[in-house]
Amino acid sequence: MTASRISRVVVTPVAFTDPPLLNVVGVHQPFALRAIIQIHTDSGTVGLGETYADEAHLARLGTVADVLAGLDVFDLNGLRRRVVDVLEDGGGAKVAGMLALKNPADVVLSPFEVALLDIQGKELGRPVSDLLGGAVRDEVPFSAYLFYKWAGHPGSDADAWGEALDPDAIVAQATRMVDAYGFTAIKLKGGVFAPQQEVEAVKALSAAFPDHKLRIDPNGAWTVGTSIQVAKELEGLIEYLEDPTPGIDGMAQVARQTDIPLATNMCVIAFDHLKPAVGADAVQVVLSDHHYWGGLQRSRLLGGICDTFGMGLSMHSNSHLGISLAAMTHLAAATPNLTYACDTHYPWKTEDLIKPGVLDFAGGSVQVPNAPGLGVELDEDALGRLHEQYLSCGIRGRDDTAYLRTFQPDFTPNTARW
Ligand SMILES: O=C([O-])C(=O)C[C@H](O)[C@@H](O)C(=O)[O-]
Repeated sequence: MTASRISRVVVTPVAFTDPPLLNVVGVHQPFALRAIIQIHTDSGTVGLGETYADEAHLARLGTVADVLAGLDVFDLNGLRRRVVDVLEDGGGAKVAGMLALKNPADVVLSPFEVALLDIQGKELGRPVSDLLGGAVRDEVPFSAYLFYKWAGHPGSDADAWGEALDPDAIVAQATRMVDAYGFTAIKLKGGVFAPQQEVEAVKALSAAFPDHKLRIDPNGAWTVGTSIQVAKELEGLIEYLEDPTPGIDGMAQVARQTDIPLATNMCVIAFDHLKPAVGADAVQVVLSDHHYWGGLQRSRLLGGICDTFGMGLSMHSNSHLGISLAAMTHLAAATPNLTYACDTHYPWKTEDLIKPGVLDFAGGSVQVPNAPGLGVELDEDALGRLHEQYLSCGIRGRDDTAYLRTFQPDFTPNTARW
């Protein structure tokens, strides 16, 4: 069989409606940005990938897209070589924000690798999970990802989820999520209000959902001392405490004072960070994320390293669409030691660009698609619509993690370090 080769790569930035979820840096904008990758081959197959869409990243994606023609779709090492070679100068764009800590080549590689795996699966007639070693589970459990939240973006109509600014409202949000999706694990995004209020919210969740696994993630908003205090209060109530404080040193200091496993998607976000984190015993659970760990194959490598060093493995998400959910589901299905329920923002989304009928949640899990490739089909009309929305939404300069504070009439962002 002659493998097909890349003939053309199309990168399309899109914007989709994002509700006013609150986090440590402010509020989600009315729109979240993503870039959709379509790799076309000389045999007519098209592979899909999804990634961030801040302007610097789009520039790097464009740089890579321009050098992929002719590549054998099975040559993932060749893909990496081309990405590294062409990004030697940082892709001609400044690397800023959290991305400065990540490995730029891994971040840029990821959506192209996913798209090539989609093509390989389609050409071989096998789901992507088979290309990753085979699914060890038929369905992948996800967690209910709770957020403090405004009722609606100022100036817009209230959304269906309503406001959530105190423990009772957080429990109500959890109830709605669990009823609708069947989740058996619950994560609260913290770092928004004073730590004691967030502790009360976790206690209220624990009382309302005694059989659910709970987590809280303040995105490094707390000092070491506060983190240790919070850990004392939450001992026995949560399965892990995610990024209570920034940095490997701070996490190690907290870890020495608590039996609660500490998880991170902030201080271990590239392969270079693993050695110091393991050496300091700073982290007991690493949140993988194929979008910045270099795609699905390298995320499985991360899984192997975590296994070797006795660290647990979970999965991180940002606001995302169905192509990412499909990739996350195949990866989680084929990673034996990914035993925690994965994060997903998917329930918060009201628009998508894949055709419906796959990736539905039941009992808190998503069935692993068994159609060839990722098992999702692009809705070209929806892609066009969300691209138009990108062009008109006015937030194209945003980086991948910092949400601009444009809409904040009555909410003071958490700039304090507790
Ligand atoms: O730590 C995390 O889970 C994240 O960073 C995920 C998202 O960026 C989350 O904080 C958000 O959506 O506001």
